[in-house]
Parts: sequence; structure tokens; C-alpha cells
Amino acid sequence: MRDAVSAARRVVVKVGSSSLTTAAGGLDPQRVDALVDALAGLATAGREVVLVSSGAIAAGLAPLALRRRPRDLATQQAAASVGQGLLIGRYAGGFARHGLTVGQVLLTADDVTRRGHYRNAYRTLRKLLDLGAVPIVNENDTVATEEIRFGDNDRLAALVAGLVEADLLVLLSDVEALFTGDPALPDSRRVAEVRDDADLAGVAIGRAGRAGVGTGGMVTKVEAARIATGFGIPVVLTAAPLAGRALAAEDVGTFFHPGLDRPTARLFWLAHATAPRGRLHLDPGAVQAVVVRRKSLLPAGITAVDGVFSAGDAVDLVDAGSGAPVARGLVNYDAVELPPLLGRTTVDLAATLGPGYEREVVHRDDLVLL
Ligand SMILES: Nc1ncnc2c1ncn2[C@@H]1O[C@H](COP(=O)(O)OP(=O)(O)O)[C@@H](O)[C@H]1O
Ligand SMILES: N[C@@H](CCC(=O)OP(=O)(O)O)C(=O)O
Repeated sequence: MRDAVSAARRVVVKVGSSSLTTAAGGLDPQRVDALVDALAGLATAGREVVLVSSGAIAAGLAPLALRRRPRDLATQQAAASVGQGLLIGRYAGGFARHGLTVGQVLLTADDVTRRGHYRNAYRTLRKLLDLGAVPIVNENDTVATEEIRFGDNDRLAALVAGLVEADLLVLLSDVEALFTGDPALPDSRRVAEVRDDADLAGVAIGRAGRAGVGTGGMVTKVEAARIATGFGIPVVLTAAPLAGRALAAEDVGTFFHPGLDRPTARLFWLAHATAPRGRLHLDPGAVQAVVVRRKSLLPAGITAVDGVFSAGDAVDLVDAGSGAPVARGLVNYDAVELPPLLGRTTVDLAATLGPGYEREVVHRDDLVLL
């Protein structure tokens, strides 16, 4: 069942704060070293490893005599500034014992959501891997403000896995697996594998357990698994001490099967890493055409437009009835051009305005379903 795990050549591993720190706050050197040993084993066996590590804020608490994760951004940034140095220092020392070099990569959401920056981030990670180093990625918490934050590293890890076209994403936390309910309850059972959303029906996916350390709980992990599997990347979710066994393809944790069709990197970027600049509201016929028949979007099926965007920007296509986004695409018109065209057929537009208006509002090659 887990052949994809044994075969994976490029692996992104994400570890949460709760797996790296002590209950009292501060870094737990033994847990960091144990993780390093498992990952170094992979790297020395010739596999490429990218580590996405949380823990900067948690590691900075004890040295700053802070008792719990601060609520205000400035103190979080200060804690991250202290903690990130300690974290990377510990990793560098640990990997060096195995003859491996690490490279620190601190990203803000902008770096992976803007097309140009996305390429820069890709180039740096690719070069580090080519040089045999282990990239260690985290959000650049010391400068990230509320508006530009990822907020959770599970999503960051899924985006990094897509960025480097990983063969496997491993999410390490303080629970052995996804359980059918709160893992502290006696009747909660391990969910061994997830093939699609139907396998998640009835699973109570909750927020973080140990107060003050982790951030998103299972919600952000399952969401990250969805993003990665949607890009064709299998995901294993398990506890950090089981990393070695999970990477050896043993039946531990929860295995999320990859989706069947793998979108191009360009469409993955469009779906998950772009910030839409506006919304096009689609009538039922247009929703059907785009979602079921995978057609381009024409002016005739659009009932309203909002947002300020230019041709080439990403926009969301929403169901005019429910307001729910159904797809995202790159629009061929500026926002101001669209209102006079809405509801009109392409033939009518071409006859009255000229052949330039025959173009689709969003071409099907520039569309990704959400
Ligand atoms: N259905 C569930 N299965 C497993 N864990 C769950 C579930 N619902 C909520 N959780 C909680 O999610 C926590 C892990 O999330 P979090 O603390 O954010 O971890 P990390 O720091 O590793 O990102 C677990 O400790 C657990 O209490
Ligand atoms: N970037 C932050 C971690 C954010 C985060 O997602 O934490 P976690 O839920 O422990 O993976 C830090 O290093 O403290």
C-alpha cells in the first residue's frame, strides 16, 4: 500500500512546534536530535530532504522568560527572532554529526504567492538540494506582519512540496495519526488511510491540543494533505518519534493517497498560491460549462463582477447563487471592460464591438477547479 513512500526520492518533512519543545517552553534538544537522526538516514541514503520546521516562537519563550505563547505580534516576532537562531543552530550541529550541511530558508507568504518570487524560492531550494545540503524552511516570523502571514506551517509545507515537486510529504506532530475524534478520548480510532473526502466523513477534526504550543491542530494538517494530494503528492501524517518507521513505509500514522490527475505546476500555483484580485459571478449554465464540461468562460454566463483587476490577474469564479468559489483562473480583460459585455453572446459582441471581443473571459487552459 505504501510503495509510494518507499519509492519517494524527494521528500518534504514538516515538524510542528509541539514535537520540538518541552512542556515548560524552550527547545528539547533530545527530540530535535532524534528527528535529525531519522532525516539524516534518508539524506545519506541518497534521498533529497527538505525540512519545514516550526518551533521558532516556542523555542524563544524560555530564553526570554515568557511563560506562554504571546498573543501580540511584536512579542511573537521577538520570540521567533531568538528561537529561530537556537533552532537552526541545533539542526546545523545535529546534521553536521552525520556529515551534512543545512541551509536556512525563511519565507513570507509573498515569496510563494507572487509568481516572480515563487521562482526565486524554487531556485534557491533546488540549488541547495543539488549541492547536497538539507534546506530547513520556516516562515520568516520576525518580519511577517498579520496581513502577509501564512500563519500555519502545514500549508507552507504543502506549498513547498508543490514548489519542489516532491514525491512525498510527511507531516510530523505530537499525535500518532489522524484519529476519528479527539485522541484523548478512549473510543477514538486511528484513521489508517484516506483515499478521498468520503473517508473523512464522520471524523471530528479538531484544533490544537496542548494549549499554547501548536497552532492549527488537525484542521490545518488535513487541509495541507488535501493541497498536496490534489497535486499528486502522497502524504503521511504521524508523530515525530515514528518518523523513521513512517519513512520506511511501515503502516504507522495516516496515509493520504494522492489524487489521480496531477495538475501542472502552473495550475497548482494558480489554485493555491495566488491571491485572487476579483470575482466573476456565474449563472448556473456557466457553472455547469466550467465545472462539468471543462469549457472556457464566456461573457454570456457572467452576471456580475467585483474587484479591481487587470487582464492577466487571477480571479475567482463563484456560483452567483451561493457565492461559493468553483474555480480560479487568469482573466483576459480588465475589470472596467467587463460590465458592458456581461450576458451577451460572443457572436453579438464580435458583430457590434469587433473581433477582439471574441476572446473568452477566462480560457479553459488558464482555469483550475477549486
Ligand atoms: N481527529 C484528530 N486526530 C488527531 N489529533 C487531533 C484530532 N483533532 C484534534 N487533534 C489535535 O491536534 C493536535 C496537533 O496539532 P498541533 O498542536 O497544531 O500540532 P503541531 O504543533 O505539530 O502542528 C493534537 O495534539 C491533537 O490534540
Ligand atoms: N512559524 C512558526 C510556527 C507556526 C506553526 O504553524 O506552528 P505549528 O502548528 O507548530 O506547526 C514558528 O516557527 O514558531
